[in-house]
Amino acid sequence: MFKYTCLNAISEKGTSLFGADFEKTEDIREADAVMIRSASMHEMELPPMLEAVARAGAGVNNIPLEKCAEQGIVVFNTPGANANGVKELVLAGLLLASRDIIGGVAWVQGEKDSEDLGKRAEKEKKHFAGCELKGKKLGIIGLGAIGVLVANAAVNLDMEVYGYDPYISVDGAWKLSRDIHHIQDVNDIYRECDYITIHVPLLDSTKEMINADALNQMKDGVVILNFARDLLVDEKAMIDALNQGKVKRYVVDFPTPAIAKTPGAIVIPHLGASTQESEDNCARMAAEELIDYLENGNIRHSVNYPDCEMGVCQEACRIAINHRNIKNMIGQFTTLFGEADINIAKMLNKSKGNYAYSLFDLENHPSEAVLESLKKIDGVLKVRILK
Ligand SMILES: NC(=O)c1ccc[n+]([C@@H]2O[C@H](COP(=O)([O-])OP(=O)(O)OC[C@H]3O[C@@H](n4cnc5c(N)ncnc54)[C@H](O)[C@@H]3O)[C@@H](O)[C@H]2O)c1
Ligand SMILES: O=C(O)[C@H](O)COP(=O)(O)O
Repeated sequence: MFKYTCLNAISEKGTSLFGADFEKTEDIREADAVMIRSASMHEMELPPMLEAVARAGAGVNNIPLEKCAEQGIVVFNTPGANANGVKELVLAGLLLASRDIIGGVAWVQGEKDSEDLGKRAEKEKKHFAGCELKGKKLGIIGLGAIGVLVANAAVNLDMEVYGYDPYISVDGAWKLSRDIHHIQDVNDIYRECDYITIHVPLLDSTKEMINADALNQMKDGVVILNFARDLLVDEKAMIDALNQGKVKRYVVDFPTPAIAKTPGAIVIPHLGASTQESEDNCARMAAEELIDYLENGNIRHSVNYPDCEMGVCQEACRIAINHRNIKNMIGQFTTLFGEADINIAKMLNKSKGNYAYSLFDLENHPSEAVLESLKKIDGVLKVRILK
């Protein structure tokens, strides 16, 4: 029996996939697995029996990835599962920044009791006029699951699209429309574009990438959209740029009191992935990842351990070992099995950065003593016996 806990509300489309071998608990201390959206785990103590965390979403900056890896806790996310939801809100953001829809709607509400509302609207509408997206230059920083969808949709809106992503995946490159200009220097995006949208993860290397230097290079009256993370933008520099009119509109999905008070900012309460479809997709993918990891030891879509899949075990048992990516680990594991007269039917070892993962399908069950010896090997972080 496995136990899981949810640190945020998770769609039932995902939690209903947990079968009879799974039970929900409200107490993280007895959970084998955690499902989470944006709640922060940074200040949390990680219980020793926790095996896995699944982020039903893309961004994992709310989870201490290294600390989890050190405890042999595999962290998953759900790549692409909410990308369409975000893309659609980015398109709404482009339109809200270009036409004063928000101002116009607010004016109508303020005048809703006027008998001659229709006539007055015809006179006042000039105050809410805007511009069209067609022919404007859109720069996209980050061409992953969301950036590619936004890029292709913007081409279909007849925008001239410039894309920058030095680490684009082969899959991402295949999906990208050939009409997108491939930009090699992000400064070209800053200098050339009328609209700039960022779709990169929050990392040490991307923190405050939109800072005063970047803003100074941009065209006067540029529109910036941030549906990725607040800390990608230096908020003080952005507020100055909005106050000076350098930035016409800043559409941001991450509210703070300072930005919400600044004229020109269009601030949304983190709604990018808040659609029924995205919530269902993320929950389903997250649950499937956890079930396959807990039952079979397979890792798919991990952000702190290597992906490593060996299907369902057909032998006596499977041993899953989370360990450091250092020399001679496999040698020590196989020697132990050999000395215990256990034949290995199948094995797989993969590494990612400082961490590695090994799966062994064994023809006989190892004794408790063998399992204890495995755990004592220097560099081993977790050992599980499955089936
Ligand atoms: N507003 C929301 O509700 C919402 C929803 C989903 C994701 N997000 C945020 O959006 C981010 C992107 O999501 P995604 O699903 O497209 O992720 P993704 O991993 O598919 O794509 C990220 C892309 O950024 C690129 N990248 C990394 N560093 C870069 C850099 N310095 N310059 C240019 N490109 C760089 C990567 O190569 C990758 O292609 C997430 O990390 C998350 O923070 C927000
Ligand atoms: O990174 C993500 O997937 C988004 O920011 C969505 O976050 P949420 O699941 O809390 O809506």
